[in-house]
Amino acid sequence: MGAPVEPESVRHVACVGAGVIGGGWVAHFLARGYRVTAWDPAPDAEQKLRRLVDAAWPALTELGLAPGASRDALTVTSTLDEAVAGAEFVQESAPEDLELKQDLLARIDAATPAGVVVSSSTSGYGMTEMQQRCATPERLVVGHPFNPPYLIPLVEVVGGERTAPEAVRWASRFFEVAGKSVITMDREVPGFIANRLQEALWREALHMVAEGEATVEQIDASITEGPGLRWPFLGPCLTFHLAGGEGGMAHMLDHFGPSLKSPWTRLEAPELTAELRDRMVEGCEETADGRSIADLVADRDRAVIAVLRAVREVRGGGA
Ligand SMILES: NC(=O)C1=CN([C@@H]2O[C@H](COP(=O)(O)OP(=O)(O)OC[C@H]3O[C@@H](n4cnc5c(N)ncnc54)[C@H](O)[C@@H]3O)[C@@H](O)[C@H]2O)C=CC1
Ligand SMILES: C[N+](C)(C)CC(=O)CC(=O)[O-]
Repeated sequence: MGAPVEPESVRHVACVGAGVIGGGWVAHFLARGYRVTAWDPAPDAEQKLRRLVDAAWPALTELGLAPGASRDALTVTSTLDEAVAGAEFVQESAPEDLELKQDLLARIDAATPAGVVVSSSTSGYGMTEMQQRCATPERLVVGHPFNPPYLIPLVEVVGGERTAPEAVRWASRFFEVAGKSVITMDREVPGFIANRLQEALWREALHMVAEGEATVEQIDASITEGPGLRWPFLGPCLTFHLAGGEGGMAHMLDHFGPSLKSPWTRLEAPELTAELRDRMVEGCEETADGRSIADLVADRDRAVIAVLRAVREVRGGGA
């Protein structure tokens, strides 16, 4: 890998793919004071992107913009080459399609100097499979964000078999400098960490809907009114450490471990039939209760900001 600029010196970031996640990254980097170039082949991409950034800006302003941060620092280009020209970091957020990502990463790789770290937002592919067509695969990493990237701090960073360890270190440091909370993984794991956990929950949600055991509304309320309230402060492990009372995790496992064998061994993938798909879609529409996607995004952003403030206050970091 060539010599990248120091993560602290990055001023210009390129975002390739500007949908839900690419657009969220653009909003985040703009709010952090970077100059951002973005490219997306969809004919209406620029309008959609600017709408997304405008919708996110009030939340970002409330959280505090970096000095000099401005929406005017965004340039939407008409070619990939223009977008990555001069960029000191590239974040790819194209659709979750392996062929497409292999081809696109190879094009980004060919269009950028070897010292520029290129990160993919993939939510599940390993970098080893995605970097196969790249001439300089050593600077490619996964930087897996969470929706919306402009509010949810976590990024999971991991390389592939042909990624240089210094590219993983560089990307982790860069994301920290750019205001993210980073988990650096030293090996590729399917689903990384958070999606591996979310997938287990999601699989069971679909099972229950398919079997008519619970409605979409009940599933969502079971988390928002229940365990979800503990998770901003305690992860699932410390949550259950407390479930063991004074005996902590040791008592919890000795007490509940044997009874967990059955749920752990009966869980399988549900079949995503057309009927299940329709039931999920209808259930979400019912649960949304007339609120549009834009209404839900605004409600979510307000709620996430309140939760972030509460977490910082409890942890002593100030609001
Ligand atoms: N939606 C989510 O909650 C999350 C998604 N991700 C990952 O982010 C990536 C993007 O997903 P979304 O933003 O949800 O999808 P999306 O469908 O909202 O956006 C994808 C964008 O890529 C553009 N695109 C299509 N072909 C392209 C190409 N060849 N080169 C560049 N751009 C192209 C599309 O026009 C579209 O604007 C995926 O890898 C996904 O797994 C990661 C975390 C969360
Ligand atoms: C739906 N998703 C699997 C693409 C979600 C993610 O990857 C992370 C998130 O935002 O929860």
